[in-house]
Amino acid sequence: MAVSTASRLRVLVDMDGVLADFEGGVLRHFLARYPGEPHVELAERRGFSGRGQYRRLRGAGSQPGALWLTEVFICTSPLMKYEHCILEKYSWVEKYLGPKFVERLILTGDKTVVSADLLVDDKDTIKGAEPKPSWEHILFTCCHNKHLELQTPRRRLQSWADDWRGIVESKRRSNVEKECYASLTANGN
Ligand SMILES: O=c1ccn([C@@H]2O[C@H](COP(=O)(O)O)[C@@H](O)[C@H]2O)c(=O)[nH]1
Ligand SMILES: [Mg+2]
Repeated sequence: MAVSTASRLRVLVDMDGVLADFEGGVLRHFLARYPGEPHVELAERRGFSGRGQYRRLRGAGSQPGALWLTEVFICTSPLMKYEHCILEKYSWVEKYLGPKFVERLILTGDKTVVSADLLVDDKDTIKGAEPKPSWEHILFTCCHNKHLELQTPRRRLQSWADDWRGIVESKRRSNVEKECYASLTANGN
């Protein structure tokens, strides 16, 4: 069966805060290392940078899914201090998602230059060299962004129990509609 290219969808899935419990891990690590120190409960987290919120505090005192015709890549930004982080990210993906997903791991400091239809990411604002990224950013709800009100037409995915299939299918429909419209106008209709 011939399938139009507009039906094929590429989805980028972020890692920290989306597939991996980054915030829970940071808090557990902090409590183990600094017992009794003031800390930020997950319910109190605001803003992407946990480090920034901890700094202010001190100053004051799995399971991506895949649908037919959907390519899924994991797209993650390494820490600038990258010595351990890169190996740890690869090992995490191999351990929890398997070797096939290791081939689908994209490490980049700039997600705007990666081409895809959707990017599922917990970071509320994603900026980079490309002012108009090809993907639609779906904000994955996380403790630090759940209080943000999104401007229309921005969309959220509350968790992996939420309707991610609906988001993927609506994107596919919209791509197919755009392709039909483009071919009609190209044919002078
Ligand atoms: O408070 C924070 C939160 C995250 N980071 C680092 O940012 C990147 C984000 O990775 P994604 O996979 O794109 O979510 C990652 O390297 C985190 O360790 C941070 O430094 N401080
Ligand atoms: Mg993230």
